[in-house]
Amino acid sequence: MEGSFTGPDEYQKYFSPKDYLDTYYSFEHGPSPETEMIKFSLQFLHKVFGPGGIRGETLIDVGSGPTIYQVLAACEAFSDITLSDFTDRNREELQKWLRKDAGAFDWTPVLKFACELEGNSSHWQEKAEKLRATVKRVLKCDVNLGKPLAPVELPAADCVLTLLAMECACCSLAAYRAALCNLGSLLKPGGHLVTSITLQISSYMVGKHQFSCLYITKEEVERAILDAGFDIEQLLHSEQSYSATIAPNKGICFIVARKRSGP
Ligand SMILES: C[S@@+](CC[C@H](N)C(=O)[O-])C[C@H]1O[C@@H](n2cnc3c(N)ncnc32)[C@H](O)[C@@H]1O
Repeated sequence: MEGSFTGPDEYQKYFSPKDYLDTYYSFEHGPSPETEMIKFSLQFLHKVFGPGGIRGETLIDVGSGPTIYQVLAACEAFSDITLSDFTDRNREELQKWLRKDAGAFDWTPVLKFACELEGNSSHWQEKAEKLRATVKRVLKCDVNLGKPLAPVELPAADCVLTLLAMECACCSLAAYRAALCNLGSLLKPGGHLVTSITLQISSYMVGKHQFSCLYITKEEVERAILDAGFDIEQLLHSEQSYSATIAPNKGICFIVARKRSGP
């Protein structure tokens, strides 16, 4: 399996930000499993980073792809956010949105939904500006490296966020377990790891290209997080899934974990 797993080269060559966004983040085609999944993720993130939730100064989002939905709640709770992804095109797509380029993806429906959760649905433009001001840098990352942001080294962060990326980046359970330790190295002791992972899926489509996923169960995820030096504070296991024709997962797991201070 490892030999045929789509790795960094395939992501760099074939992962189209536009196809990914149009397939998984567009509200234009009406209600769908994909729009339900976005709403579900935003609700989870609102609970995690909303009133009474996790706060701090620095947050690093790892494997951001071309998306910004994942930091809409967090930008109210952290003052310095780093976005990061392996591919040049995904990082460029993020910069397009940050710069308000004409061709940038339109996140308006997602912004509106995130603001609705905060009880402020008319404030979506202010929210976009707040996020633009809070994202301080967009970096290259590779979760399979001991220092995932190399050559850049940031001070240890209060929170590391990674949604729907580890199962794409890790070709085996051993690689996933090692990558969690790599993410842990970005965090202060006592800092939080917030992650979501699609379960029991071996590949997903972006345009006409198929990308591999690590086929993993909830139990394997839990074990790996504990063994990587975290305590699990929240685990939400849902049957929520994408359209079977594009990403035939069997549910999804959202986890909030805390890096242990000692051994
Ligand atoms: C399914 S997308 C998820 C994007 C976004 N986080 C989201 O929630 O939609 C998977 C992302 O993992 C990134 N990726 C693949 N290999 C990686 C690696 N070794 N290190 C970091 N990111 C990687 C891809 O470039 C892609 O953006």
